[in-house]
Amino acid sequence: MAQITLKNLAHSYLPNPSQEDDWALKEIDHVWRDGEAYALLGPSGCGKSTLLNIISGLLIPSQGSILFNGNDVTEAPTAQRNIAQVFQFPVVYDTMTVRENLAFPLKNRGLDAGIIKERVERIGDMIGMTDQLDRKARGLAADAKQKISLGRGMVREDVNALLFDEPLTVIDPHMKWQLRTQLKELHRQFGHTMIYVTHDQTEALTFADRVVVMHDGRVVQIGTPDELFERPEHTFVGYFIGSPGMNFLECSVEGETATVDGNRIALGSDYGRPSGRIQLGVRPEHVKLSKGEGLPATIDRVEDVGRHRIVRARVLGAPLNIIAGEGEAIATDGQTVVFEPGRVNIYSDDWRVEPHGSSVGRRAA
Ligand SMILES: Nc1ncnc2c1ncn2[C@@H]1O[C@H](COP(=O)(O)OP(=O)(O)OP(=O)(O)O)[C@@H](O)[C@H]1O
Repeated sequence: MAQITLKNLAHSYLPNPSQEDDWALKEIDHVWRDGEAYALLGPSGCGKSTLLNIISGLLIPSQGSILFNGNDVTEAPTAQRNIAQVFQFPVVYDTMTVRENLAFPLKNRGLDAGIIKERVERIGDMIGMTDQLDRKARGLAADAKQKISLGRGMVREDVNALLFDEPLTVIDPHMKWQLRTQLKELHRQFGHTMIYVTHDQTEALTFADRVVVMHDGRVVQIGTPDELFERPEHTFVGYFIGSPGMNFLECSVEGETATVDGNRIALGSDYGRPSGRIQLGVRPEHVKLSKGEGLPATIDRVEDVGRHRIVRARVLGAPLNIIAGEGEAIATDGQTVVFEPGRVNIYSDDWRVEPHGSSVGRRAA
């Protein structure tokens, strides 16, 4: 297992990048801790594959270096990096049995037959294919083949890192949950450094110890699922994580009070006088329906999603989502909303402002 260091790393696919937009991966300086499970999360085109390909050795970065346990591997080919990779679509040998496919990376390294048998059967059990170990891979459905790919990725204990690139795309929804749980279990048992690329927040938040959120070629936050939810460092994280995402209102801030269109909102912390374009961010879960207290709200519609309701409203001309419990009354007239003071975040030019006297949260890159 390895600690992976990214040093002033950046990449452009252009020969002479001259402006910020020319960089598919903007500069990142970060240490990925040995033995942690990370998810690289972001929408299509944000630079996830570019970063993963630099780590795996498929791409040499235009700037900076990459170190495995302190050794510079920036120019080293994939084969020399001792990593296991699982891709979006299955890569299996059709003429081999499931057992032979799983054993392949171990045989290649000349491991003892007894160890191979034991390890293959354990992984076969984890991917739910014990009964199919001795059948040929040919003819198996795509999701079964992808389970073999996952198993083959996980079969070696001595890899520096395990890299997964959207590995559950072809897997059935109910099996996805099961495999994610098994991956997590495997991580608990063996403590591999794992990097899992996905654009699906549920996948990222359930799999990873830490989620690396990317937006427009930049790492905007690296944090635990709880940190991403409670203290998004960038408005993009607030918007991207959560369902629905964070609400934002343009405002001005002085000390512990935000003002929106002349309406004062208590923030619960002292923010001084931040400059730039100021926004207040509040999660739908932290907006409370009230009658008379707080800001006036117009209800557009209510969506019942089972465990709770999503109230689509307008507050001071801006759209605002509220999560309301099953029993909560929603007024058609005179409805107001209150923001839980300690759960509000303030943003200046899209970056979170740290309240005075607090030491939590920091920019990731
Ligand atoms: N080989 C390439 N040549 C030129 N530009 C590229 C190349 N590969 C990626 N890009 C560009 O770099 C940016 C980042 O792409 P990248 O594939 O890393 O994003 P991604 O987050 O992995 O997206 P997806 O989930 O769609 O794969 C995009 O603007 C993309 O068009």
